[in-house]
Amino acid sequence: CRCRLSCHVKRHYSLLPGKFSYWIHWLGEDSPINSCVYRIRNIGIMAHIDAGKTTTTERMLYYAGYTRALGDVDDGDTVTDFMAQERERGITIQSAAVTFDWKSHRINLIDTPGHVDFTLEVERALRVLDGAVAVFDASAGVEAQTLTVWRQAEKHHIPCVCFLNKMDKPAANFCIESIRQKLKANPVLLQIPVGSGKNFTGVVDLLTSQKLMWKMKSMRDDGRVFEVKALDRSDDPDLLQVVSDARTALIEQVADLDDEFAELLLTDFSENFDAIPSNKLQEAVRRVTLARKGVPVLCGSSLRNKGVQPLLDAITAYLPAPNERHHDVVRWYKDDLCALAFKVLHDKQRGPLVFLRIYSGTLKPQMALHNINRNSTERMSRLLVPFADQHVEIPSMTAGNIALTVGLKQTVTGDTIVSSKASAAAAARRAQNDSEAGKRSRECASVILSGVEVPDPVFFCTIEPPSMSKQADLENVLNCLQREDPSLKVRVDPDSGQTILCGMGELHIEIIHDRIRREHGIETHLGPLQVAYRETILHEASASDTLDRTVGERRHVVTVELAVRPVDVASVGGSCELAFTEELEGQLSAEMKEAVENGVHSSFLQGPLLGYPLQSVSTLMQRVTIEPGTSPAMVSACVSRCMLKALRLAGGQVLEPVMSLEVTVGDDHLSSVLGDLAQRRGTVRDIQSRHDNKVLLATVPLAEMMGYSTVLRTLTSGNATFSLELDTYEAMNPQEQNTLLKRLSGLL
Ligand SMILES: Nc1nc2c(ncn2[C@@H]2O[C@H](COP(=O)(O)OP(=O)(O)OP(=O)(O)O)[C@@H](O)[C@H]2O)c(=O)[nH]1
Repeated sequence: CRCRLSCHVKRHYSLLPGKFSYWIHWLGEDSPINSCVYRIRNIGIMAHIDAGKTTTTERMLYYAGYTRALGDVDDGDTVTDFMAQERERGITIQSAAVTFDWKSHRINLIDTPGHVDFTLEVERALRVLDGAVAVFDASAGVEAQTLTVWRQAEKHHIPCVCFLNKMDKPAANFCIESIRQKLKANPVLLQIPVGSGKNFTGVVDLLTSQKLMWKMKSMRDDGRVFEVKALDRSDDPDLLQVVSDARTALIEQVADLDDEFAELLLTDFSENFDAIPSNKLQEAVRRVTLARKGVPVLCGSSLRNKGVQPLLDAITAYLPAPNERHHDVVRWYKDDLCALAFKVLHDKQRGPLVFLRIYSGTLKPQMALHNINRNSTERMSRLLVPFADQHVEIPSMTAGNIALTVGLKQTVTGDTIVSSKASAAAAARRAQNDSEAGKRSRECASVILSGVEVPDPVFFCTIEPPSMSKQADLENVLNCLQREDPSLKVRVDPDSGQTILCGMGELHIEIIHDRIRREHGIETHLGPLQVAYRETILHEASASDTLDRTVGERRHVVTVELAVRPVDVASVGGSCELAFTEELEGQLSAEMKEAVENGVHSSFLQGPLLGYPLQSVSTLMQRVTIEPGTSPAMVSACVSRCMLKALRLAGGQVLEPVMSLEVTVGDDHLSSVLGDLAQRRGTVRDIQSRHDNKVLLATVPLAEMMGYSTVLRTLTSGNATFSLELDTYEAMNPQEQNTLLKRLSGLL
């Protein structure tokens, strides 16, 4: 290791009385908190629900020596699923960052949730990670959520390693084809399983031709010790043949993908490809993985404690170090601090805890930090290394690491943190001086790391405190929860004054409700769950309006003429547009133009039919005449009133969210699931076979999906799983729209 380790600490298991931090012991070279950057791996684990991410993480922590006993999801005692609801439900809700060391590498690992309601958690994690492990249930192959997270990883150009878990299941199969076809990835097979189902006992490493065998002596065997032995003639001839073929295929595949390896093969090993040293093959696989030309594939069974150590080796061998990833913005900061806040948690004693990914510079406790997004400076008190729900206090942290900070009260997820306003300005200057960057982006946005895109919530409901005296407490709690979870939106209904919770799904809102009760001790009442509809218009329409009002001594007079028309969703991606005639553009002062824009945009937020946000509407401002002395607020008010007139004339259309649904169900229950779906206005797109199961792909309006998990469980005696994801917004037919309008206005 060439770089100097700035500090070494070790967690001691006795807690300081009255304080949260652990005693810190300065040690020698063996426990680096600030590893040199090329030994760091910032890794996420992603997969479909129940593929075994949490079980795999637990095994990793155990083999790395960070836990002394194996946690079990089914017993609810895992390290990473530490929230009460996670332990009870056996699912991962919040991604927990875990830091541990493996063979002198520092691994910062984020265990991410598989349920689609928490997709944003995955997105947040991916934004700050350098590599990912995709865990598959080998008996199910590529499932819906894997596809979603895979696409997310592609978006962030994240190199991946695949782990085919659950090889001990009778139906387990080596789903390489499914990875190739469904994920459109190029699997690079690095291992061959030895035995299958119950008889799965180990793997053959194709790089070294070594057999790694877990000879479990009892059910309690933790798999820490396994036998490594070169394959020889005494081995099963069928296995020898399979390994030989697979190794040749691997060498050929890697040579196709990596020119350097191909050249080496053709020059030094042209006589015998097989004699290529395993380290040369490994280096080539690494280059292929980093270039995202191929994905290494390994297999094992986390629950049965087989195959996890080679997966850890693969993480260090093939996934990139932070300095091997290109982050455009970071170079403007040189050695100054630049970090991204990617998660906020609220701790009752310590206040907000902010997870930061450090891209450049060094972070130290008590530092004043500048938040570019909020244009504010605040002081951080402590600096910690996250170890699930336990944290180790440290004196400094360098680029490439993930840190947990205490004391940042204004920072929210997605903010860029730097050392001072001056360093942000220096970075902006450097960005501007660079001619190429100048072309790309001339504003200070170029020195801000991009955060995560927050999808629009599809469900909402009212939330009420038990009494008015608790309203302020509830508002405070909701503020904290929103900082933690940007996919949760809270607003106040302007008509009723009620507080509205908007979320990504039924489970999301249920969990929020539960957390308010458990973690903050407020018993709230939730109104019925409602669907977040949208509105659009059917025809073109024009309107004009004049506002003439005297307030006190002052007379405000404004006249507005405008036109609205529906636009093709494809051309504007569903958003609304505003344009001014050329003549008007020249006439309006900047202040009055802003007033007009405010008036139009507030109308876009509340459609004329039911008050839902508008989509795919274009507005053209044709005339605005303003008498001297008229205030901008009056201009906005007149524009909004005129917009409402025009929108009403243009005929309203309600758009409903339509979800894509994937149900995996046994043959015997397929017909009842199909029958139920027909009653929910569902459209079946495809029915595929997956082993003994059928996979039903359909689209269905979200409004019909309330309580679906309970109904599906009853229909199939618990033998089905489903995932639901927003597909599009579609126009309702006139009859359904009328029924909805009547229901929502209380006439039904
Ligand atoms: N047979 C078998 N079962 C496994 C294996 N790994 C995990 N499981 C079981 O699969 C179920 C789901 O495991 P988890 O580790 O919670 O999966 P997860 O992907 O973290 O699930 P979420 O957090 O809910 O997304 C549990 O009942 C595990 O015991 C395996 O290798 N073999």
